[in-house]
Amino acid sequence: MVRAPSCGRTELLSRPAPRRIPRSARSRGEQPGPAGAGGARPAGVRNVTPRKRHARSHGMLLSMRHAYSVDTVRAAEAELMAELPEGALMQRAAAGLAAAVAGLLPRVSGARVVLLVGSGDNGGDALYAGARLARRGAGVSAVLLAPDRAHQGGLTALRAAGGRVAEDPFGVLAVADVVLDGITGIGGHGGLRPDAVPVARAARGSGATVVAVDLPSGVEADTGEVRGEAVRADATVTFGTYKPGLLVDPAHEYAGAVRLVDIGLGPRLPSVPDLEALQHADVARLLPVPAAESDKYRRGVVGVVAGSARYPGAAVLAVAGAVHGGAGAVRYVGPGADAVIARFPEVLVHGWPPSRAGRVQAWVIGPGLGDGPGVAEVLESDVPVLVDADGLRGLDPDAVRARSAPTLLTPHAGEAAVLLGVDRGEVEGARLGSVRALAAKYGATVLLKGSTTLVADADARRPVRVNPTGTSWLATAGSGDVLSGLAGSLLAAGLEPVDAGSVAAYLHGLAARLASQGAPVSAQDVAGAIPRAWGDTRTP
Ligand SMILES: NC(=O)C1=CN([C@@H]2O[C@H](COP(=O)(O)OP(=O)(O)OC[C@H]3O[C@@H](n4cnc5c(N)ncnc54)[C@H](O)[C@@H]3O)[C@@H](O)[C@H]2O)[C@@H](O)CC1
Ligand SMILES: Nc1ncnc2c1ncn2[C@@H]1O[C@H](COP(=O)(O)OP(=O)(O)O)[C@@H](O)[C@H]1O
Ligand SMILES: [K+]
Repeated sequence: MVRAPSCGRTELLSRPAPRRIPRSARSRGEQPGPAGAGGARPAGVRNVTPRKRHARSHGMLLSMRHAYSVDTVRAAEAELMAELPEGALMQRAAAGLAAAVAGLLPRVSGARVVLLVGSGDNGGDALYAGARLARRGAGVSAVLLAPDRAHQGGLTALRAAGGRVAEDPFGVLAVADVVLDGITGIGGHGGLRPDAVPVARAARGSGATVVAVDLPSGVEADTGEVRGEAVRADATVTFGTYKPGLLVDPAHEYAGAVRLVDIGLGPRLPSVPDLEALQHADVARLLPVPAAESDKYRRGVVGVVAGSARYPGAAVLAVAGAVHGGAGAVRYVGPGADAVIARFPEVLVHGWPPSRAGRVQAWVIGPGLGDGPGVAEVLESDVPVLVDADGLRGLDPDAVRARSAPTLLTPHAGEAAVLLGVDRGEVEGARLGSVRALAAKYGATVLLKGSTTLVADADARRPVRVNPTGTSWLATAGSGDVLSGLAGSLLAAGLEPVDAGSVAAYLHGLAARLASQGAPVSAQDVAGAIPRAWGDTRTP
C-alpha cells in the first residue's frame, strides 16, 4: 500500500472543503449553502450524487492514508532539517499554507487576513504565510498572543511585506475574510490557554473562514482529545503527514476540511504509521471475489446468533448485513427464524444449539440477544467469532484470550465503557486510547463504533484503522446490527479481523451515504445499499 502522502492534494476525509466566498457576500453568522464541494462549516452529512464525483471529492480513489504521532513527526523533521538550509522547511510549510489560503479567496489582493500568532513555530508558519499573502496585496494583520516570543524571522518578513501587528485584535477580527490560526500546532497541549480563548471565539464568531495551521489549536495531536477550549476551523492545512488528532473525534470535528501539504517528510517517516485510513482502492483489494471454481462453502459460511423474543428485528438486520457481506451462505440460529426466513428465504435456519448448526467459517453473536444463551458456547468454537451488543455484556477477558481462533469485538462507546469500567464520556473523549486498551485487555481485535469508528488489531504493533466514510445518519436504531452481520460475513470469507472490521465499517458508512442523499435512513436502507457501496469501491 502506498505510504507517501500526495503533494498538496485536498484530502477531505469526511468533511466538505470550505467554499470560496467573499466576506461581503455573507451575512454575519450565516451558514453558506451547498456549493461546489460543500458548505464552509463542518457538516456531518453531504449530498451524495453521482458515484465517481462522490468518491473523488472524498479522495477515496487514492490509497491508504496515514497519520503519525508527534514524536515520529519531530524525528523525521529533524532528520530532514539537518540536510536543508536553515528555515527551508518552514518556508515550504508557509508556501503551501499561503497557496491553500489564496485558493479559498476570490481575490488575494484586497482580502483581509488576520493571523493568530502563538509563541512557537506554528505562529512562524502563519507569519511567513501572511507575508506571502501581503506581497500579493492582501491586508494582513497579526494578533500576537505572546508578543515577546513571537517568531522573530516571521514577524520581520511580515513587516517587510507590508503586514502589521494589530493594535485592536477584536476590531481586525470583526472584518476579516480569513483568519489563520497559528496559536499552537504539534507543540500545544491541554486546550487553549485563557488569553487565547477570547480571540479564538472572536475569530469563530466573526464570519471569517478560519484556517487552522497544521492543527486546530487546543486539540491533542496524538490522540484526538480536546481537553479544553479549541479553535473550530473550517479547514486545516497540515504539513508533512496527518496527525492522529486530525482523523479522530472529537478533534477531527474541529479541523474542518483537511488539506495535506507535502514538505518532503514522506521518505523520512517509518513504514508503519500510528493510524491508517482505508480508501476505495484498499477496500477494493481486500473485498472477497469468488473464483471461477468457487462454491458456496468455499466462499465461506457465516453463522448468526442474534435476536430474541423481545428484539426479533435484530436477527433480521444482522442477517441482512451478512447476506450482503461476501460469504457464500448464512446460517441463522435463534428465536427469530420465522422473521428471518420471511425476509431472507436464502438463509439456512437451525434449531438450538449453535454447535449443531453445521460447519461455519465464522460466527456473529450478540445483536438483540437479550439475556439469551450462546456466547460461551460460540467462544469455544475454533473459528473466528464476532461479539456484538448483548453478547458483550459481562464478557470474560480470559475466555476470549483462551480462544484458538481470532475474536472481533464491536462495542459502541457505552458498551466499551462497561467493559473498561469507565464512564461513557471517557471513551468518547479518548477513543484512540480506549480502543487500544480494550484490544489489550481482551487480546482481541476491537471495532469501536461511533462518530469516528476505530479498529484496533489484537497485535498492538499494528496501526489502528480509522474509518473515513462514517456519517451521523448512521446513528439510527439497528444499523449496528447490520454492521456486525456484514463484518461477520467478511470474516467467514477469509478476511483477517482487522480487515473484516475496517472494510465492513467502510462499506457501511458508504452505504449510508449512498442511501441517505442527505435525508434520514433506516438500518434496512443501509443494508440494501451495501451492494452499491461494494460496487462503488470496485469501479475505477
Ligand atoms: N519543526 C519543523 O521543522 C517544522 C515545524 N513546523 C511548525 O511548527 C509547529 C511546531 O512548533 P513548536 O514546536 O514551536 O510548537 P507550537 O508552535 O505548536 O506550540 C508551542 C508553543 O505554544 C505554547 N503552548 C503550548 N500549549 C499551549 C496552549 N494550550 N495554549 C497556548 N499556547 C500553548 C508553548 O508555550 C510553546 O511556546 C508545527 O505544528 C508546525 O506548524 C512547520 O513549520 C514545518 C516545519
Ligand atoms: N454520530 C455518529 N457518526 C457516525 N456514525 C455513527 C454515529 N453514531 C452512531 N454511528 C454508527 O451507527 C452504528 C450504530 O450502531 P449501534 O450503536 O450498535 O446501534 P444499534 O444497536 O441500534 O444497532 C455504528 O456503526 C456506529 O458507528
Ligand atoms: K494551529
